Amino acid sequence: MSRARHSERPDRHRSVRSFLDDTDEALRMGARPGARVWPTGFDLLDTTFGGGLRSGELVLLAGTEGAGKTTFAMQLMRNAVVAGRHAVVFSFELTAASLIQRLLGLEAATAADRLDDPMNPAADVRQFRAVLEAEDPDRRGLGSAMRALPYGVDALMTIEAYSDRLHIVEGNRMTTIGQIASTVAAVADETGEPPIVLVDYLQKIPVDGIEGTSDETTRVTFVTETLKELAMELECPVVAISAADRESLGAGHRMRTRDLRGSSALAYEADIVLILQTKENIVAREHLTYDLNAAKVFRRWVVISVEKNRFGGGQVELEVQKDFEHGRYVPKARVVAERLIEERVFTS
Ligand SMILES: Nc1ncnc2c1ncn2[C@@H]1O[C@H](COP(=O)(O)OP(=O)(O)OP(=O)(O)O)[C@@H](O)[C@H]1O
Repeated sequence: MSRARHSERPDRHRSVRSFLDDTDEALRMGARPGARVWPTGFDLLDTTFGGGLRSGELVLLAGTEGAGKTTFAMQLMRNAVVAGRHAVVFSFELTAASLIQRLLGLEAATAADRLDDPMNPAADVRQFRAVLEAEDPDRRGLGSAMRALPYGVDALMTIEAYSDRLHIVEGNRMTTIGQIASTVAAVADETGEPPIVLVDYLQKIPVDGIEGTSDETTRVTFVTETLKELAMELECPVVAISAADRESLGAGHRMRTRDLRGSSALAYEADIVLILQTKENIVAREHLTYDLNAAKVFRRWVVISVEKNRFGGGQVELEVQKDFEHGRYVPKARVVAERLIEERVFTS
């Protein structure tokens, strides 16, 4: 299935001369001529990606159920908007309200990190949810409601500062790939710059108008190709969460790019593939045998495997600590020191 067949936009022809002229002009004007970079906000990941994610890139984010794909992806979007960028989130899984409750938890925890006062822990997502869902007998509004929670006001103020730059679309059966492209184009037009885009998750994007749409491979191939096309045309990075093929995830199995559900196009089209798995499930047995406490510690960490990195070195295994109560990972990543099960299979 060719991309051109699905694209209503004409091909963009470009001579090398015009590219060199544009680069020359940008350099003379003091602008950055290359692709824009969106830092992920996770230091070691940014080092791995040469500064962050780039315009035109399709990033696939996969992982076992509940490993924290949405949490991680939302944190990437949040880090982008904190850095002054725009982001558009298409959420087919969670409502905008739940995503915002998680962001409040994240911001409260971030504010608490700055003070580093163990006697005064930040309010968690559940507490924010309880307050936001309760009726306010005095009708004093959001600011007053947030004052009831530790670091609630800090969290609200931080979110307010980037609230205009973060756009959330609750996906449904009408949110086709065409709709996604027009929304992203509209945001780019309104704001004058391409946003980073998150789709949670790829297999949920409805497809109509092509033959054989009942077949998952056809659908996933079409969606993946079109997302890559969108990233290139609108010059933004697109992060797409991908579901795993449940049957291939037996006990003791380490999830790989080939286990993504639906199509080989996923691995082929993606520039970056990240797989998230709880460390306890993929660390080699020798690290669990002699230390009874080890499993408990590893359960709190998630390994981010960079399975594919088209423009840089691959073969990187990083780990981040879960703080799901606050809707986040602790932002400091580190390199995995232990041996993990199975060898890497997919390389770029
Ligand atoms: N308020 C909370 N407190 C503690 N843990 C939570 C809270 N909300 C969600 N979690 C847990 O955080 C984990 C990460 O959630 P997240 O939605 O990021 O996972 P996911 O990998 O996208 O999940 P799924 O496979 O279900 O789509 C899940 O295991 C979930 O059970």
